[in-house]
Amino acid sequence: MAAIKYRLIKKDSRTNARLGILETPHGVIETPVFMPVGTQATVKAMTPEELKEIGATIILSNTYHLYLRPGHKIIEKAGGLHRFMNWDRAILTDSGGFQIFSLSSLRKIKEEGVEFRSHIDGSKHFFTPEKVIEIQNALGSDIIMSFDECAPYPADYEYVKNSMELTIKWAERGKKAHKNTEKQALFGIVQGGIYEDLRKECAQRLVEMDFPGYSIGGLSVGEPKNVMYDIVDLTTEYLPENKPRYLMGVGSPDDLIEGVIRGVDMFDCVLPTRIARNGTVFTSKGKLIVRDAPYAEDFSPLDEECDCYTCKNYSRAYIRHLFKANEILAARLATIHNLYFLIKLMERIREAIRQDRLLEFKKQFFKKYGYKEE
Ligand SMILES: CO[C@@H]1O[C@H](CNc2nc3cc4c(=O)[nH]c(N)nc4cc3[nH]2)[C@H]2OC(C)(C)O[C@@H]12
Repeated sequence: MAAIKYRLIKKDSRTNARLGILETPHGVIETPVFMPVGTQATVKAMTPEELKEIGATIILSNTYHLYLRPGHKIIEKAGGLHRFMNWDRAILTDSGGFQIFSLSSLRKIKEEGVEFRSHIDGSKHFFTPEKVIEIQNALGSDIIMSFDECAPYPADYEYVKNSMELTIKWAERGKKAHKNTEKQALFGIVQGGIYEDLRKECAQRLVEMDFPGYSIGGLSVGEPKNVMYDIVDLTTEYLPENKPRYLMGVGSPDDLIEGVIRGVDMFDCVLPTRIARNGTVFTSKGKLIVRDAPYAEDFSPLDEECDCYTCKNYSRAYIRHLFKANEILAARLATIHNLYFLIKLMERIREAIRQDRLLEFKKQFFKKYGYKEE
């Protein structure tokens, strides 16, 4: 029996949006879903109870970081990542491919694998597709990622073609090495840069390998939004309807809505938690930099329309004070709000798909938030 089961509940009548249910060994997930990022076995500033309170059903963690610190062997001895971090709902781990390229220095890419230096202490390491699967098997995450190369943007056709070929080879090797298939679902990651033929070929060859789900990688790496949207559109065309699609590293409210419209089911991004710690929050009328002077005597909530713990109990003036005083509670209250905002947005998107009014919802949300229609 497979580790996860995806059921397509309803297709939107005018877009590629889908309403789905994803059953995992650690609970049921309604899709489309936003996954809070907990890179080092914690969603920064949040306790697991607070994450459940705001409705998180699945969170991300990271092979590269946990391998370097505290080490996957320690987490295995603790009984796996769920036990170690006291999170009994679903966990998806990224494979480290992207982190090696975005965080570590001195990288040598060979067919065998990638040599890199730790961004923590400069020590040398060597990741292969087999090693990365072994680490994720030790962590025990419910959904694990293949080892891939996220080509930089921009990158020329030849580079992206070779990189995509390597990603395909590594996907095959990882699939062979993955032993725990009934408890951990391994996703293939589609690469191919901004090149339509490479995206199509990569998707088709991964689909031939029959993964339980597919990630769209190589995006949210600095390309223009409309380029990202076009690549998502063309890639989902070659992915099976009855399997989940996960757009890695996305995103902001507009990107989430545009991604759902183009057939994406799962999203993750550091944005909500990262900008929260810097004093920027999402509101129904756009982003608000609560640490700014105008809010010094503004006793209204961050967002009048929000019913999260932060908005029910604290004012902009108080939260601004916390940021100015560099108080830890500032990051906590802003993070609770930002994650709740995106998780609630996904709930409203799912409701709009149910009622076949997703495009109307998008129009309404964009107008109020201050986005320009694409
Ligand atoms: C807006 O947040 C910034 O943008 C990055 C998110 N964008 C992103 N694109 C990704 C692509 C891949 C991929 O191709 N493969 C694998 N395995 N994982 C991936 C993870 C990815 N995340 C965040 O990463 C940094 C920290 C650089 O800034 C954040």
